[in-house]
Amino acid sequence: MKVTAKRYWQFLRIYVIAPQWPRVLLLAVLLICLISLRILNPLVLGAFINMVGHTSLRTLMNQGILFLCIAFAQQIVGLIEAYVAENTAWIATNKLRSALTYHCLNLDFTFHHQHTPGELIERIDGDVNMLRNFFSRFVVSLLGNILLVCGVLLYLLTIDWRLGLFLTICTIGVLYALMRVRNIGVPFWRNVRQATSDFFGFLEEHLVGTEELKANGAVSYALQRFYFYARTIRRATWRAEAITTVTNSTSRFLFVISTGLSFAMILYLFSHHLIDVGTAYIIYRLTDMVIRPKEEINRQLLDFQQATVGLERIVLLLDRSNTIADGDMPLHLSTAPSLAFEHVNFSYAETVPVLQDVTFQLPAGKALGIVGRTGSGKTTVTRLLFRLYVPISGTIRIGDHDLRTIKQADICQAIGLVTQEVQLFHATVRDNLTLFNPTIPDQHLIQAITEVGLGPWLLSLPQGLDTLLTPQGDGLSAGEAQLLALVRVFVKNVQVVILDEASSRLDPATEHSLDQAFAHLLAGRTTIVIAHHLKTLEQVDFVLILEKGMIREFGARETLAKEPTSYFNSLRRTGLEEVLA
Ligand SMILES: Nc1ncnc2c1ncn2[C@@H]1O[C@H](COP(=O)(O)OP(=O)(O)OP(=O)(O)O)[C@@H](O)[C@H]1O
Repeated sequence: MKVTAKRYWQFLRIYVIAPQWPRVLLLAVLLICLISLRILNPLVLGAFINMVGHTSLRTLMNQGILFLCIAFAQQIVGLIEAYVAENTAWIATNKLRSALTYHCLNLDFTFHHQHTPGELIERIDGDVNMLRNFFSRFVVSLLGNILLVCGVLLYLLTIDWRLGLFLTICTIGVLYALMRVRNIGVPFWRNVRQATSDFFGFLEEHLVGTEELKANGAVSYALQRFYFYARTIRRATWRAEAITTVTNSTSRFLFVISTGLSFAMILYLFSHHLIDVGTAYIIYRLTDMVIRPKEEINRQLLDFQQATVGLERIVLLLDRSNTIADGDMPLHLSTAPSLAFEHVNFSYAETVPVLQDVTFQLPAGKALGIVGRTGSGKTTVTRLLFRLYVPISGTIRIGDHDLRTIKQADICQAIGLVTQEVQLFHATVRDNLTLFNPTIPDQHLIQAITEVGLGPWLLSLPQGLDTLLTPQGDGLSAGEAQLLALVRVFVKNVQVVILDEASSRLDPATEHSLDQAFAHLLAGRTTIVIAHHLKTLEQVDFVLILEKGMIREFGARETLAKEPTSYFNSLRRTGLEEVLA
């Protein structure tokens, strides 16, 4: 993908110029000062050389002090410029990082299943890092140095037109060559970025699965894969560095040739008494000053190769739109809504149907138990309700509203979900339970914690609700973590509750002690329970039995229980586990 000049400008405008224009202005002034000081310094020294023997010692000393002051000022301005440039770059890249994070968090699950978290971390951080120099110095430095080169060449033309003309031709030739080679390294650096992203994806995946890897003796296999990814990065980086070195050396070679020729010309002019020693020194320094900015332009252009790769990948990510269009209707539920699936068909991959013609209606405030073999599509039903995916055809309704028309944020606000996998965050108990919502009072939290039987656990914590938890849930059993997930739903105060194997990690005694808490949680709320025990089905109002993504049976539990030929009845007779195993 090619990033257009308009897109480069757009990024500069959004992340640097618009939000930081005073800082950018200051940076431009500092860079111009720095460039001016660089020009001034040799001029003062040249004048000093010319004065020797023709003026008083005092005037010479003043000239020397002026030279030192300029050199000192150059260092100070350089220091401030570096600070301001770094600051500008950090502010801009952090702004871009947060925009990318927000964008990724809002992308659909299909995208997240295609990209590992490690890969995304590398894209949000690593690729953005490539833009630091582009954001802070690229434009100002490039323009400043081009201006400097032009200024010096003009000045040289006034001193000696032959030398000025010669250097102008050399400079145009060198800059033309630089522009021609500036993109040669881009595909090679692109490979480095991709290899690094893959490596981070691998690393994240395997570090998260350390327990599994160790338990199954797969550590050496993981290390082999590690070496494979590390080797791929090394090879890609080696190639990119090699090509960069070749282009860099070519440019340097051109600089050396043009510098050598210029010095030969200075020697010729001086030996033929066409210039004096002071002028020869000034010309020498000015020639040097044409070379340095050209080197700086070269460095900026090489750096631009990496910025281009970073920007290409960032643009690709930002241009990836959500395949699920957000609705625009708000959803404010004061009471539990009814839920309905109308002829819903769905598949993750186009060729494999996962749900086929699923139709059922759950009245408001009632509980539905879904059963079915592994892979029959139970979890998929709940994912569609959250609109993490959208059906290929058919309609899902919450109350009277078509799910497609409702704002995603409101759907998430209206539904509470407890699954087998509980994600904890590196944050306090309070933040883990409120999910960073500061409006939920502590009293409410403590009440919910006590209700699920975690009161003694809370009392044992050294800092109560302020105690820090880790994502691994250190100090918590899997069952306790699941109870915390229940508390989250309690305090969210939702109208629809989905329990997907919510008590799978609890022992029978704890599960039994939770009956009351569950009854409280579900009272007056529309509930879907993915059931794995017959006992759970005894507590629901409706039963849905799924088989290979199709409805085998749906109806009111009491009616199905009375019907001798119903499948539900055969489940009760044979035992759910035996039939569905
Ligand atoms: N993200 C996904 N991408 C592709 N296929 C998927 C994805 N998630 C689930 N599937 C497939 O969809 C089918 C239904 O999966 P689902 O998780 O809904 O079944 P389930 O009845 O909840 O199973 P379990 O009881 O094991 O949780 C399965 O064949 C599964 O392999």
